[in-house]
Parts: sequence; structure tokens; C-alpha cells
Amino acid sequence: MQTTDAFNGLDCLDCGASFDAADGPGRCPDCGGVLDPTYDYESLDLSRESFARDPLTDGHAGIWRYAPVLPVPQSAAVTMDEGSTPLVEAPRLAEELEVGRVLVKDEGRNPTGTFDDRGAALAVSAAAAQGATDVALPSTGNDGQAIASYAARADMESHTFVPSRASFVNKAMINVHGGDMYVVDGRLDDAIEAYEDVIAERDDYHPLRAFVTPYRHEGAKTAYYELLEQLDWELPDAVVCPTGDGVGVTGLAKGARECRDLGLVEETTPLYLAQSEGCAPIVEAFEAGAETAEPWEYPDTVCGALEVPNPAGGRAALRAVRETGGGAVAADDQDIMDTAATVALHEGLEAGVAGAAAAAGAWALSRAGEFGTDDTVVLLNTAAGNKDADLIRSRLMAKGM
Ligand SMILES: N[C@@H](CCOP(=O)(O)O)C(=O)O
Repeated sequence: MQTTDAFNGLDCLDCGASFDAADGPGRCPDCGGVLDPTYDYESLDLSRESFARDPLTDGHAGIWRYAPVLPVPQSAAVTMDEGSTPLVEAPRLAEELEVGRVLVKDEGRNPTGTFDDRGAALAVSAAAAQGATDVALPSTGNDGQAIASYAARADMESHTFVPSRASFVNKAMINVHGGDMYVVDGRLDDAIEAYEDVIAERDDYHPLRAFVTPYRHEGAKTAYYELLEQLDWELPDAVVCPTGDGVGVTGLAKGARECRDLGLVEETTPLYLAQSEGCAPIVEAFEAGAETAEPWEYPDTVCGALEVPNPAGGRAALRAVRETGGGAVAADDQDIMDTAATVALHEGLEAGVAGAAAAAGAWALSRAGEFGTDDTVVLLNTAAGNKDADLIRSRLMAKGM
């Protein structure tokens, strides 16, 4: 695999064992922990200025501006210039939340309309660098669409296992990208079971399941570098991230750690993860002081992207919020849909229901006194609002609006 100079290999987040990236995707063979890319940070000469390049003149666009702290060089990238998403001021939300500033990191502006594009670009690039011809994953929908899109760009076959409740948009676009799609009756766990049966038989399918490939959360970390740059390296007081499997929040925490350890800033920002009350295994574990999330018995939420009853990154996500001094919050589905409509009405911004879970979670955090009146709060909108237009509109209709 063609790698960047500082990339060392993979370390297990649980037992610390080290592995060569060429050993392939997977969990730690010793303890089953999540593998995480590591770098020789000492060899890197990075500063705030070194990231401030003009993407139009030297070809570093989106997530690839941070290539020195990614495993794959830009020369081997499968890319559609994902990243470089705007950080949009939301003054009315700030007033409503009684904080100084609210900024929405709008990941809906990515190529397939989600945060997942960052990790998909990196994971497909790494798979291509390892010679893969076929990639496979189970998905709630958005990451399946993202992988199908990047696989198409890399001339690879994608095999995606989605539950029947995945959104029409996701399923349609996986088809449009020419992906091989298995629609499995039931919910995410049923799709995972079908995926595991197939992957056990197919050595030629390169697994891109989150936290089986170590590169999905690695792609997500670039959003943290980016938002600090957009804030001129001033730390926000809180970042709220919608969470299903834990990819986003684990990646953001790694970005926060790296930015501090590289000396770009002095501290990390408190990260808060937000889930729906209909499927909140990580919030439950956080509140119980547990190290791992227990499977959620009856998952049922309108936020399909967050309906992950047994999150592969549960442990990593819990560590992420605890090590940054943040927390975890769950919001009710009706509140989440109302929030999506309010954000669209008051700010003009189109947030998907998962993104609206972050805003609804921020309301709950504000009521609980977690924010100060001068605080800058960043909300991650993980997906474009038009992915969930039918859901959000149906709520308006139910309220007779
Ligand atoms: N990526 C999701 C939302 C959050 O999932 P996570 O795995 O990053 O916790 C989406 O499709 O919106």
C-alpha cells in the first residue's frame, strides 16, 4: 500500500498492540479492539500556516489538505474534493439556546450529502492502494451510498447490505452508482448478519464496515482540523455530534487530540454525542458510567442513520466524549423533527434528522446548564436535509402547519 511518510501502521485502541497496515482490515486479533492509524508525529513539521494553502493552486482540496496526517497520499486519492464544508453562523439558534454563537458545520454539502464522504474517500483510497477490486459493508444507508459512489469512481464493485427501512434516497442512489445492493428484511442487525455470512465466504470482498476498516473514522477526523482553521484556531466551547456507530465522534476526538499534540492549539474542545431516545445505547452507557455500550433491545427512531443498536464504535465513542470533558445526550424523535423544521424556518438551513438530533441535543444541554451565555457551540449537521424531506414535512402536516 502506498502510504504517507509519517504513517506508522495501526495500534489497537484497547490493548495497544501494533500492526502493519498491510495485514489488512479487521479488528485487533489479540483482543477484538478497534485499530487506529498511528503516525510518527515527531517527524512532521506542521504549523497553522502549513495548512493554509490555496487549494486552487497546489491541488490540496478538502480532506487532502491534511494528507500529512492521513495514511494515504493525495497522489493515491480517490476523491471528489470532499470536505471544505462551510461553518455557518446560526444567530437565531444562538439566541434560542442562550449562548454567544452557534455555528453549523454543514456536512450536507459533501459530494453525496453526508459526513460519511470523508471516511468513504479515505477508506476507498486505502482499499484501492491495497489492490481491492470489490468492497463490502453493512449500512444504515448514508455510508452505503457514499461508499457506492467512491467505489464507482475507483472502478470497483461495491456490495452494500442495507435494512429494508433504509431511506429511498440511499437505496436509489446505491443503485444509480451501479452498486450491488442487498435489501435485508428488518433492521441494521439483520443486514449485518447477512453481510457477515457473505463476507465469510468471499475473500475477494474487502470489508469497509466502520471500525473494521480503520480508515472511516480517520477520514472523519479532518472535520475537526477544518473547523479549527475556520475559527482561526480559536477553540469552540462545545461541539455536538450526532452519533450512531460512533465514527464521527471518534474521528473528531482524534482530530482534537492531534491538533493539541501537534501544538496547533493548547487544549481539546468538549465533544458531546447526540442520539435519539429511540436508540441511545451510547448515551445509556455514558450515564451509567460504563465503558462499553450494551445492545439496545428495541431500536426504533425516525433517524435511520442513528438507528445502530449495537454500535461497533461504542467503546471508542464513550472514550472520545470522556477524554474531551464532554458528554452524551438523547433527544425525542418528535423534538428532533420539530428542530429540523425550526432550523429550516429560522435559519434557512436544511438539516437532516440526524443533524437535527445534534440541535435538539444542544437544546437539552442548554436546559441542563451545560453552556455559558458567551459560549461558541458547533453543531455538526451530518447529512443534507433533502435526504429526509418527506419525514420532516410529514411532521409539519401532523401539526397542521
Ligand atoms: N454518519 C451518520 C451519522 C452518525 O453516525 P456515526 O457512525 O458517525 O456515529 C449519518 O449517516 O448521518
